[in-house]
Amino acid sequence: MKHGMYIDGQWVSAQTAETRDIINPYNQEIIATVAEGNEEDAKLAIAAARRAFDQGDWATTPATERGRIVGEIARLIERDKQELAELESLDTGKTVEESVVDMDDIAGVFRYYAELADKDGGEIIESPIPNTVSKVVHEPVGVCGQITPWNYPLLQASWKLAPALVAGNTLVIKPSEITPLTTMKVMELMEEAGVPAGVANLVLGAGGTVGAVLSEHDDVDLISFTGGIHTGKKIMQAASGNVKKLALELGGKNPNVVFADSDFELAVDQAMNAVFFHAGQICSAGTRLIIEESIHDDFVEELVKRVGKIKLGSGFAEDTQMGPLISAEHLAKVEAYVEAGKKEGAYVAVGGQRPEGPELQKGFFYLPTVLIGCTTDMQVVQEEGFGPVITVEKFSSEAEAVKLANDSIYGLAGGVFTTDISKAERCAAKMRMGTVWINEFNVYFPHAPWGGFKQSGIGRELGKTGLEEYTEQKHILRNVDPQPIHWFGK
Ligand SMILES: NC(=O)c1ccc[n+]([C@@H]2O[C@H](COP(=O)([O-])OP(=O)(O)OC[C@H]3O[C@@H](n4cnc5c(N)ncnc54)[C@H](O)[C@@H]3O)[C@@H](O)[C@H]2O)c1
Ligand SMILES: C[N+](C)(C)CC=O
Repeated sequence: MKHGMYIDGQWVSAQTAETRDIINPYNQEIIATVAEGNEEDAKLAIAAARRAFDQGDWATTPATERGRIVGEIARLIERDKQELAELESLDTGKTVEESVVDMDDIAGVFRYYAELADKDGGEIIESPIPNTVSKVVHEPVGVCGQITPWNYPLLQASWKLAPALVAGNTLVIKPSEITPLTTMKVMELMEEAGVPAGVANLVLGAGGTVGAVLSEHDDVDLISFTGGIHTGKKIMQAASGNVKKLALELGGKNPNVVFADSDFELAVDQAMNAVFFHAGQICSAGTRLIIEESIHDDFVEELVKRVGKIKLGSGFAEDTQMGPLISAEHLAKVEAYVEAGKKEGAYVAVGGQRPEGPELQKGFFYLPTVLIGCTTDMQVVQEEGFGPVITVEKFSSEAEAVKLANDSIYGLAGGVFTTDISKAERCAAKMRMGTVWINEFNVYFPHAPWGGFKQSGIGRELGKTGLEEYTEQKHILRNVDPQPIHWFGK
């Protein structure tokens, strides 16, 4: 595998020749040493993408051909699925089983957009002006900057790469500096699939340097960012310099509302699925469990029993159910978050510390945790902890459940569990989130849009909207019988 950046069709080292070690969060071993770019590398990549857009022919290549190439990327991802999944698990610590599911999703995203590529021939609209023909077409935006996080490195990249390419844009992608490996590998596959030089560029390095240049540079027409709310706000400011188009996929503090009439077994099982995949490092994790008072104690008792049995370990071991957190820094953050919750009055029903056992001491592990006695005013209920931690609140009426669910600056996703479908639909209609699951949690697929209400973001990825984000609409009006009107005389 190549260890450099991919700029203008060439694999290159950083201008400074600097490198960065990539660490396995399970045992802190170095798994790769990759180029560490800086502002100059970012500018070179932007210049390559600008030239490819302005002087190359990707934007005018027939959409069918762009779709064919993107479909070929999907095929290559399927071919190398196991290698990619193992690389993702080495880099993030998540189980290989989860990474394989991610790779299937990723191939599905490239295939979905490949098939959508040539389905938009524009639209003729009825013109009110006599003797005119009016049409609306979609054109590429131009040079796209794409910045992705460490939790779902390739999945989040695929949501940006595939629509940008089929729409005829050129791009510069910057993966998280701590998990770049699968994005690097997919650039190799994109080269193999026939994406022309300069169309897709990869630059590696820190957010404050490389990411900041992508966000503020005048030659970047659109910035698409997935990551934390504080970084999102900085990017929004930086993007204002040349009024870039902006897409932000930010964090969440997602409620999971469980009514007393829900299927108990389903709701307990899904309350765990909602949070503990990838050690809770999921934007849409259902970390705010909101339970109807009458079943609260029984529900918590069963939940705590099961959470205490979750098996931690290497993502490569078949019996592992949960891997480590991403870094020592993030582990310390999750620990501090739980300690702050305890000080506010939350009670640790299970977990609440690092695990014991020699196998887990080299990794960044934290026990799956349930905090009970939580109320909506607590920091631990309002802040995104991004770890394997559930906070539990109680409610006693439908109106209160919805009020608690909406009591957040975020609005990414939420769930409601009940066997009363009318009640479920009423709640779903009132929950202020981009996605609401009924008797389900954490399901997403390429055909449905994904994104946040409130401070969870701006715009949508996936679905037809996820493609439109990478286009500009243009109205073209043609007069079929043009005549002088002599408004200003002859
Ligand atoms: N809404 C979604 O779909 C979604 C999906 C995945 C993750 N997330 C969110 O991502 C966050 C976790 O990811 P993270 O810790 O990598 O986020 P982060 O904001 O720290 O970093 C994300 C990316 O931004 C870059 N970056 C950092 N500072 C920058 C700056 N000043 N300018 C430009 N780029 C900069 C980083 O290098 C990285 O590539 C969580 O909040 C999670 O909820 C959201
Ligand atoms: C959007 N999703 C759920 C794939 C990853 C969020 O972190």
